[in-house]
Amino acid sequence: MNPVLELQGLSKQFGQLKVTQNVNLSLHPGARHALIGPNGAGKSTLVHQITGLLKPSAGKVLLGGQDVTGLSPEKRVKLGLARTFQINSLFNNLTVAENIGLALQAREGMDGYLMRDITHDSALMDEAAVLLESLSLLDLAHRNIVELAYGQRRMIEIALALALKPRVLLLDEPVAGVPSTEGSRLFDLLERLPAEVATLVIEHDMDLVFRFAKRITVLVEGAVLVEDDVQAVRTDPRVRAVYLGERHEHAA
Ligand SMILES: Nc1ncnc2c1ncn2[C@@H]1O[C@H](COP(=O)(O)OP(=O)(O)OP(=O)(O)O)[C@@H](O)[C@H]1O
Repeated sequence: MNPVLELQGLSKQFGQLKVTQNVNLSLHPGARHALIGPNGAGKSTLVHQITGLLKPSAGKVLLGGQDVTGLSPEKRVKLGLARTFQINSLFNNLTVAENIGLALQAREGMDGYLMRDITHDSALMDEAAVLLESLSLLDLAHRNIVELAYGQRRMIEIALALALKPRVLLLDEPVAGVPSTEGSRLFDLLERLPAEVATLVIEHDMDLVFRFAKRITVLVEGAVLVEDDVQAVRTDPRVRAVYLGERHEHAA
């Protein structure tokens, strides 16, 4: 099976500062991959190069085998790369279902229609309901965004990204700032993501990382320190030393 997202030697420098260094990463359909690393390791800079917000100094980004390194973020979205929307991209005074309907409509390239057209488009609204149900979010469908708790909004952002029918989903700190009382529902949602979508999560919360990911890439000072399955990363003394702040007992 070919990778759906491939980073080849991705490097980014700001002046003399090497922020990502020769990063290689492959995600296959259905991947559940986490990118972790201490503060300042270069995770956000790497993600910006994947989404197209930042141009790499060297290296390539391939989506479905196609070199997209020179393409705009919008073109990458059209080719199947979605990331969680920021909260301010939600329409606060519309319902959850209407927000999803708008995202579905945008995917079809029909943006520009008026809102009343969306609510009257029963096929679109049915599709929104099916998506929400698949994520166990149907109970929120008719709530206005303003009425939602913070963790619920974060879940709707993920649903919005999925409305674009991505092949690759980037989740940037999905539980950051979410109170622990709301955390378990968000964890459940992550377990209900479509099986075939390759997902890369950037997260500091190790509970989520260890529960969600099958593989983990550890980035330190912009370079990949280790990429392996969860168990191997959890017990890797180099990771414990640099990331978890523990001493590397066998260090020379
Ligand atoms: N536009 C820029 N110009 C100069 N330096 C930058 C720029 N963007 C990021 N950096 C530097 O690159 C390094 C990596 O930053 P980045 O935000 O990618 O790390 P991170 O792993 O996402 O950190 P965190 O976990 O704290 O969000 C930092 O030292 C940062 O100061």
